[in-house]
Parts: sequence; structure tokens; C-alpha cells
Amino acid sequence: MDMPSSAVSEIPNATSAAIAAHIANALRAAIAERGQASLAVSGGKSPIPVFEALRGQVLDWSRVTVVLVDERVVPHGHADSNTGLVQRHLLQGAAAQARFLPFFGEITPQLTAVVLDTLVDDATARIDPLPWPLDVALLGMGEDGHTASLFPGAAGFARAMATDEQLAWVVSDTAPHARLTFTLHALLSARELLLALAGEAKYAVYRRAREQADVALPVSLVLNQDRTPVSVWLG
Ligand SMILES: O=C(O)[C@H](O)[C@@H](O)[C@H](O)[C@H](O)COP(=O)(O)O
Repeated sequence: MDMPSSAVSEIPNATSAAIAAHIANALRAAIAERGQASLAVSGGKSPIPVFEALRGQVLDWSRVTVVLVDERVVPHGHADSNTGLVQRHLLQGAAAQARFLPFFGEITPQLTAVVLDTLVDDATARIDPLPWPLDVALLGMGEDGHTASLFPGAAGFARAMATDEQLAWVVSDTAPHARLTFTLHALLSARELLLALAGEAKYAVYRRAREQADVALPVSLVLNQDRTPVSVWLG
């Protein structure tokens, strides 16, 4: 199946070690060129072996800023927190020297929808001062074609896909937790995107998403664009 030309390159039989090595090289290059590097990462299960391979990479972690592309609206100590995931699996050993900017500060379990909007301001206040564009962003994909927390049809989704005036938005009716996510605009403003996925179900969705941009498959808007180089690592 010939795919439309775009900024996408595919790496078949990808290993977590290979993904981690690629990210580390990009961070080293950014540090060499600009004296600092920034990395945005996803949550979920797939990135865990990549985080564990990446933290062992030799680079000047004190010059690296790590942020999340999305977060579940739960306290950082909650099992579903992406902040906790990154702290447990990536920010260990030498990588603990990296500057980590959680998506938002500590929150109480009594968070309400009214407060959610203030989290967007909190997230933007933390992330916007970053030296944009981010150097590298590691994305995953769900079997519904979502990436980051851009969930088709969820409240806040349309705005997160359309806006170019801010970086983060609330996708508030995703179960079991509300979420905050980078907007599509923020994702595409990275210098380089890596999309890592594995399994037949995800391959099938990925192939469909490569065919054309379709907002019902948010990952397709990452794949069918010629603004940001995307490497797809097929595990
Ligand atoms: O916070 C999250 O859950 C991620 O940012 C999300 O976009 C993830 O990448 C996909 O849901 C795939 O998750 P798995 O890697 O667990 O399949």
C-alpha cells in the first residue's frame, strides 16, 4: 500500500533500546547545539521499557527538561498518574538530574470540574516558558487512534484539536479520570516526534491513519502533515 508522502519514516521491528538510543542522540545533539534539551513523553504502559532504557543513556541529564504530553487528573501519588510513572521509571539514576515539570502541581482528590480549568492555566504557566519548540516528543497510540489525551468526541477534544493559541487543554469526560493534554498544535510544534506502537490491533489502526487525516483518528493528524518529522517505531 503506497502511503502519501509526508514527514513520516517507519522503523519496523523496533526495540525499546533502539527508541531510547534515538531519543538520547536527539537530546545530545540539542545540548551540543543549544546547551539544553527538552523531551515530552507520554504515559500508558508502552513507554515503560523505553524509559528504563533511556535512563541508562549517558548524556548530560542536568541540561534536559522533561515534560508530559498529557496527564490524568489525579494526585501525583495515584497509580494512574503519568507524573508518578515518569518519576518511577525514567527519573532514576543519572536521569534524576533532569528538570521535570509535571503537568500541574499537586492536587487534592476533591478536585471538581470548576477547578479543572485552573489546571490548564497552571499547566500552561509551567510549560509555556519552556524553550519551545520541544526537541523530542514520544507519543503512543490507543486502539481508537488517540494519541496524548486527544480522545475523539470527548468534551474539550474539538478545542484541543483546533486551537493554536495555547498548549494544554482539558479533556474532561474521559473515564475513569479527566485528563489534560497537549493540544495538537503543541504536539506538532516539537522539532521531532516519535510514535511507538506494537500489536496487530494498533498496526491496523496505524495503517488506516496513514491513509488520510481524519479527526476521528487523532493520530492521523500527526501522521498526515509535513510540518514536523515523525518516526514511527513499530515494535
Ligand atoms: O496518558 C496516556 O495514557 C498516554 O499518553 C496515551 O496517549 C497512551 O500513549 C495511549 O493510550 C497508549 O497507551 P499504552 O501504551 O498503555 O497502550
